[in-house]
Amino acid sequence: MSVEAVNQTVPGHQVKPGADPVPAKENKKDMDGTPKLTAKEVLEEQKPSHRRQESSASMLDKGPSSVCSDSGVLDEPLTPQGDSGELKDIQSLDCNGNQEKITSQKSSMSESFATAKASDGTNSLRKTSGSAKISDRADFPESGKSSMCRPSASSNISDESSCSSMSSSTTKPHKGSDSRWEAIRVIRSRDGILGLSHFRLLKKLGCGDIGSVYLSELNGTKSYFAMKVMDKGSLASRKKLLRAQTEREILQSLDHPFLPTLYTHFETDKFSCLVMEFCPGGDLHTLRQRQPGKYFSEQAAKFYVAEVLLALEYLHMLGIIYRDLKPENVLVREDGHIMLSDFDLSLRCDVSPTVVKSSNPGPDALQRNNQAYCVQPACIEPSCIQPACVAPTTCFGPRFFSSKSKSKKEKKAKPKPEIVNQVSPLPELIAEPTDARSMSFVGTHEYLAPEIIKGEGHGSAVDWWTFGIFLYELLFGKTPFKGSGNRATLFNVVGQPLRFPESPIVSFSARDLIRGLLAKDPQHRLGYKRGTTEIKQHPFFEGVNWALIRCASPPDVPKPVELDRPPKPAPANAKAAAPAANQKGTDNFLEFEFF
Ligand SMILES: Nc1ncnc2c1ncn2[C@@H]1O[C@H](COP(=O)(O)OP(=O)(O)OP(=O)(O)O)[C@@H](O)[C@H]1O
Repeated sequence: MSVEAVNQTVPGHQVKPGADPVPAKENKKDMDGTPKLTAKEVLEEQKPSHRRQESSASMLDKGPSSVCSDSGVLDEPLTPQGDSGELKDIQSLDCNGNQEKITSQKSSMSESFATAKASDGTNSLRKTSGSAKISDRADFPESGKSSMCRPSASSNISDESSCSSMSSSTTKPHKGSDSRWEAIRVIRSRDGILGLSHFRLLKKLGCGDIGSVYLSELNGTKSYFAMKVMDKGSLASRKKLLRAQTEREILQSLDHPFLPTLYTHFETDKFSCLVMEFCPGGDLHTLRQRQPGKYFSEQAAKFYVAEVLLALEYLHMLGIIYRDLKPENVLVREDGHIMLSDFDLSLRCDVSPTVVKSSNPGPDALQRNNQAYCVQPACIEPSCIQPACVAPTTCFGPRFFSSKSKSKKEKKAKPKPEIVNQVSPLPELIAEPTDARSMSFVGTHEYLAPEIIKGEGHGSAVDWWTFGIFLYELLFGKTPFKGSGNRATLFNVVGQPLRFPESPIVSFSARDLIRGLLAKDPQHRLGYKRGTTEIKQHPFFEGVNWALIRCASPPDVPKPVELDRPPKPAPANAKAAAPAANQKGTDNFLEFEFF
């Protein structure tokens, strides 16, 4: 299928929602005002993808608008006759092509922010915003192109030099009952190898910076996968081979319920293909947009962030700093549980998980181990979040330390030593890669940690910062430091204090957790020293059964998708109604009508 063929058969290649402004194509709008481009136009312009629906203003200070291509629905499933014959088809459908993630090199950015003081945001802004370097940097011009959908940024500086190599594992002990393994094994034993020709590409699910992802069926098996197809030539010319390799190696090493399963990987002359688990529920960004008020209830947010926390804990144990947490990268599985995706910006480093057991617990240990936190009115006072509590430490002390809630008589009745004896310290697993250091500029503007922006070098604490922004966005429907453009956002991150909107009303424990995570100084950030262990003990997570959360009922279970329905010819007018690949309207699965 050629580009022209795609243009003919996929009508109204819709710009993904939130693509404003689209100066070059403003005149092309659908009835609902959605700008439209043909796939050919998109391919010609080679603009990056985006998924932000709510952005009404450009997230860029300058640079071309961002578009993604088509509806993603393939009229006829692509059934490769052979790898070489398939290449042209995939290439012409690939909306990514030579797209760039917005990128930046570290030096100028850090120089610009070296003059900015986190404690004095307004002044810093004034001081630096006029500098030529800042304006050079703010658009992250690795390619001179920028995307508007909170794309991830990265520098070309390799993190890999100081990092350990990761052994790849081909067995996933926890996925033994998954029939897709067996389907792959059968084909392999029959044909010897597994390649592109064994798959039918049904639908484009989306495109990222280094490749496009297709819903695919392993021919005749009714086993469905998400296949990420990366053009090796394009990766090489854009110096992204290392990133693709990093992602592949990380995926190969994972075996966790909230992380992707990589079933197989193969190469053709032109393409590198990753065959992963397909998540039919879309991403959390899209799901959030569908919530009343565009934010999640606290219960739902708690569920999602708890699962993400477990995924991050596992990654940190493996010495992987994720660095690109955002709702767009959290996919929803068939059963409503989450899958953290997209590892091309991750940093690998050495880690030595350690079990820490204190024989003589001091007050710190008691505080950590005692789950009976004080949530008495005394601690819910607004004064509690004033200066003393702006520090990342939680306002919640164990009940043991709360004298206000007890009468003098009670206090006398329970002398301190007795209480100390009641609290036996549990061993704690500390799996935080605390020594990791990177100077790269990677992430997504609204999610970038201050230390990355300032170019001070960063470690695993950046994941706790992004975790705080993530929780904030799920609860409030927006990120805390978003400015009118990328540059303003970066300055807000560094210099503006954290503020909470008056509505929706969010519990004190949630806000306290966010405050702890969004400490600008990484050393004061919750999770800095003891990682997940520290965060899990926060009262916000009280009642979460960490070990069994994978069995808990998710807040939202996607409607079942009938993937094995044979393709049926779509009437011309019906095709025009097919939603865009990433648009995911109220009923995602209408799209599958068109297979
Ligand atoms: N396993 C999957 N199941 C369903 N959809 C997926 C899956 N993996 C990716 N996608 C979809 O494909 C899109 C592209 O994914 P990909 O990981 O290539 O890029 P991305 O998330 O946009 O990241 P980036 O540009 O930061 O690398 C995603 O936005 C997502 O909607």
